[in-house]
Amino acid sequence: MAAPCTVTMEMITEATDFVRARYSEQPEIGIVCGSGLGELADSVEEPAVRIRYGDIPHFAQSTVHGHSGVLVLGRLAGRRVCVMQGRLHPYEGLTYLQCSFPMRVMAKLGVSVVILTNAAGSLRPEFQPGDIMTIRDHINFPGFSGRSPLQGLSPEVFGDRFVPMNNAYDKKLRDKVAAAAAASGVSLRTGVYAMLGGPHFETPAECRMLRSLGADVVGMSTVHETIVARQCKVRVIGFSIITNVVVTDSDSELDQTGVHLEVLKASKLAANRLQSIIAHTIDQL
Ligand SMILES: O=P(O)(O)O[C@@H]1C[C@H](O)[C@@H](CO)O1
Ligand SMILES: Nc1nc2[nH]cnc2c(=O)[nH]1
Repeated sequence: MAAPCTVTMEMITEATDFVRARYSEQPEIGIVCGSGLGELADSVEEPAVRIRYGDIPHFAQSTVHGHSGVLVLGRLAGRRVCVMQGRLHPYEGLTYLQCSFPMRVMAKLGVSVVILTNAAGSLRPEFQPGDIMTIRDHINFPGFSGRSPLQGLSPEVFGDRFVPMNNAYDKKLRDKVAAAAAASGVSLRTGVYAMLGGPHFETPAECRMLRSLGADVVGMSTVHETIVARQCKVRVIGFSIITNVVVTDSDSELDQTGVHLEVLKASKLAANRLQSIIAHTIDQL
């Protein structure tokens, strides 16, 4: 099927109705599982409904190892949640509109807070694999070249065209996350996430540049979801799992061919701690 070149409210309604027909309760909180973090969805309590993205009208199916592509609805820490077990990335050949379509459906289902998680490379030597970071802010590199998940959408139908991006990662929610981490005894970093298009990793020169521009970690996702969530007035919490430390030496001959497998392994190691922070956070929302 050819990629749709736009998103309409009818498409969102069709997808939302499809999900509602299988899960009649209204989810309050959305969760997007990043690379290797899909098991967060396995802790959704009964009665959990699982729907393959490919079965939902207008959803693209995820194609990345470590992203199963299943929407899971049920309860987590006593609250009704809608969990994306795996996300959609622009580098899969999908448009920004397709990648952020599930976020619009979550908003229409009634989600008011979304927890976005991702795997990211560390640009700071002190941020080590296995560390968990709350996203304080982001740098949207694809946005600098004129790409936005809001492009071409009519403001009459979708709401604000000029969506503010200050406080995109809600400060009050970040404070709750910090308290939740303290309550669960998990240490937490905080920092700035830079999104690049991928799927190739960064050169050492690019990593040095990103660091000098104020980014703490680098990844290939999340930002388009945040932008759409904010247009839909959904509040955002962002977590990066540090899965690798980037190479900054242009003379390094380190073999990085297996990095994605390293990424999946490191994410899985942090999944239980992240789950504990998320459960404590949800409890306070
Ligand atoms: O979906 P996320 O951002 O967690 O996935 C990251 C970026 C690439 O998809 C992949 C690289 O290993 O992990
Ligand atoms: N772009 C990018 N994405 C990642 N995801 C996990 N690690 C990395 C990384 O080093 N760079």
